[in-house]
Amino acid sequence: MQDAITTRNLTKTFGSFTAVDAITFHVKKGEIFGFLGANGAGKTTAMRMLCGLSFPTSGKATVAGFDVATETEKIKRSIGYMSQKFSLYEDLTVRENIRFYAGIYGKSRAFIREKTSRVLQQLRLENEADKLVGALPLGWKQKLAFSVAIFHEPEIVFLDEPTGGVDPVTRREFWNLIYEAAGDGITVFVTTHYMDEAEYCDRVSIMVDGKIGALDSPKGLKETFGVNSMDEVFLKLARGAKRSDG
Ligand SMILES: Nc1ncnc2c1ncn2[C@@H]1O[C@H](COP(=O)(O)OP(=O)(O)OP(=O)(O)O)[C@@H](O)[C@H]1O
Repeated sequence: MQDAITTRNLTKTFGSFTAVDAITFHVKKGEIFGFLGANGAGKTTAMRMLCGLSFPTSGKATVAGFDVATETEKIKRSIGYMSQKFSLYEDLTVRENIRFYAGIYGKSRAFIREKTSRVLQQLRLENEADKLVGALPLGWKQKLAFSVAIFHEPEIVFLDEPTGGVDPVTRREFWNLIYEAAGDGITVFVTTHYMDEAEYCDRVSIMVDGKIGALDSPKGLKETFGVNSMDEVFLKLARGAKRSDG
């Protein structure tokens, strides 16, 4: 089976500083892949290259079979993206936000109408459909942002710290949505600082100073490092990092 994401010595430098240093990994189709690392490790820089938002300095990567150096428009059509920083329009209603983002991907009116009611039902937001997004609690906004990011049924969705700042119960609900998306065949690439979320991933990569310090299933990582939790795996790896402030 073709991989959803492949990278080979993918590198990004800013002047003399190497933010992402020759990373090589594969993400399988349908996999939930956690992308961890301390602050400044290079996660966002790597993710931006994979989303076609920034060109690699050297090395190669493909996303949904397309080259990140030459086929960025095709990549953008094949992926969904959600980050805490790039989110919904607070001064549009729930329904208007859905319609706006679905329109960008050129979906038909019938598709948008039918899928909007399914999404509102799934999120139990039917009664809020015509309320401004700005009035919703943060956890609901994030669930809605995720549903909007996969509304056009992309092959891969990139989530950049999607659950930052919400309580554990809402995070758990958010992860139920991730599992459902993965069940529908969408590959999930997710960065997080929460180690309980790392446990929910099929495989996890941990970046240290621009390189991949470790990559395996949570179970495999715990065995390799001889510890009982992802927290301890992370601490063991991050302790050797030079860039981290945490
Ligand atoms: N445009 C840029 N110019 C110069 N340096 C940059 C640029 N973008 C990122 N960096 C540097 O590259 C390093 C990696 O940053 P990046 O944002 O990728 O880390 P991160 O792992 O996503 O961290 P965080 O968890 O804090 O978001 C940092 O030292 C950062 O200062």
